[in-house]
Amino acid sequence: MEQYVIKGGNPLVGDVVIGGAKNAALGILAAAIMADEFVTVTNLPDVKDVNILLEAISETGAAVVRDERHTVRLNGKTIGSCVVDNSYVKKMRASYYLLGALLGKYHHAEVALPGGCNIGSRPIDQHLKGFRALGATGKISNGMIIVDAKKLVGARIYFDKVSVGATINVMLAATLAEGRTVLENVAKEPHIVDVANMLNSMGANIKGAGTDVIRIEGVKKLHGAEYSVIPDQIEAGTFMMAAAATRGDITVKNVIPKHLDCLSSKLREIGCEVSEFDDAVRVVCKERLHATSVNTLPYPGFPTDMQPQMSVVLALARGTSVVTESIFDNRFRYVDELIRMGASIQVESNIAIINGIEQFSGTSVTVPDLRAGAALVIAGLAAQGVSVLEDIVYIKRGYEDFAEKLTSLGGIIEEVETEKDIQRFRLKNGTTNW
Ligand SMILES: CC(=O)N[C@H]1[C@@H](OP(=O)(O)OP(=O)(O)OC[C@H]2O[C@@H](n3ccc(=O)[nH]c3=O)[C@H](O)[C@@H]2O)O[C@H](CO)[C@@H](O)[C@@H]1O
Ligand SMILES: C=C(OP(=O)(O)O)C(=O)O
Repeated sequence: MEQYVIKGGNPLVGDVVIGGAKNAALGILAAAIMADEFVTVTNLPDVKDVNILLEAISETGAAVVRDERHTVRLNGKTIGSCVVDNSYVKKMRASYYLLGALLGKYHHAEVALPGGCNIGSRPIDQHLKGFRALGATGKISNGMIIVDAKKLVGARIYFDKVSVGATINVMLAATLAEGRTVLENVAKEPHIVDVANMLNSMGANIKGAGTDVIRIEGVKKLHGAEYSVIPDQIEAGTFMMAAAATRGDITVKNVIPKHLDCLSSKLREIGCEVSEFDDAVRVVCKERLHATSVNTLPYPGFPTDMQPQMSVVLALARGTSVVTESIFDNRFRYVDELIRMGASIQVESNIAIINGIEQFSGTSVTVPDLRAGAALVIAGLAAQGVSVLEDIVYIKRGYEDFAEKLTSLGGIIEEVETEKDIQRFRLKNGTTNW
């Protein structure tokens, strides 16, 4: 079983280059197969979710050519099947973007019910509501989501809930529908804008992405394009929090600082120095930080995908912080693990009351999901002594070369498989305590 073993206590210092955004890339890859010509996607992160989606795309018969680690060429001309059902796809969330893409192009799709991080109930009613409004039928049968339409006709759709997934999925389908679609109460995350820009580069006519209302004039077909995925806001934010938690000094490069505004201002608020450059952000933390309150909200609010990492920072700050999780109903599963490292946190429903402690102490913990895993890595790097993280496979869903990047910043972290490897790490790093 893959594990991380970490010796904490070193401030992380240096530069780190951020990759393409996983959650944008997933929508973009689905969009790419809507053309019958080659589409080249660059700045693609080499992470598990992306690789699984590419496998699923190959299953449809689409051409998938991975020229380089971060570039893929896709061609939807050879698609022969609109059924996507493999065991991997069921473990990820964004496989459901193939519903919108295939429904838009072929008026039919069958995709296994998605999985993704276990962070609460994750219904897909808004996706189905949108598809139905465009004229499709939608049902769930034997673990598959099946959508079907004679034709798709543009419609006015008001989402009952702000949903990243539903916004992207319905936007994909509406791109090739007849006439005008107006999507209201949509998500505004940077990856929504990126998927819309990508579709427009393929000949779509989408306006308003990044605002509350998206207007789509359906087009008959899409064409080939070359598109570079935006930098990953969450990967960047994770390294910003790593600087704060370890009292380090990290320059996070290849980012869009605007996308990080709410993280930068929260970090300033608790005592970090944050400087912004054209495509970089530097976070310096010289002393113990102080408490604050955080409430997760849709963009431009504080991202739920940064809540665990921020909570780790606050668990070491002076005073009592209040963290409210407003997007998902079960996103504090990492708290028990953090308490094993010495944190003082009480969770009541969707609120965590965090009493900051001076330092974590290393121990063995289990990763419950992707961002919680990143947060526990940060905790391990800030802790005194050695931590062992189990189930790091979740972390690999969304972080490329995570251990290598942290090592380049002075972190002591290794990926290991056996107890023997852990003993070797402990000998090498002169650690005997847990
Ligand atoms: C692959 C991907 O991009 N995942 C991201 C995406 O997930 P995902 O797209 O699943 O998240 P949504 O924005 O759809 O979910 C937001 C809220 O809406 C609810 N909801 C959603 C759809 C629906 O049909 N009905 C409904 O009630 C969800 O249960 C949740 O409470 O956005 C989340 C919120 O920023 C992030 O945490 C995830 O990292
Ligand atoms: C929750 C996440 O992913 P998913 O929606 O795929 O589970 C995430 O990226 O933090």
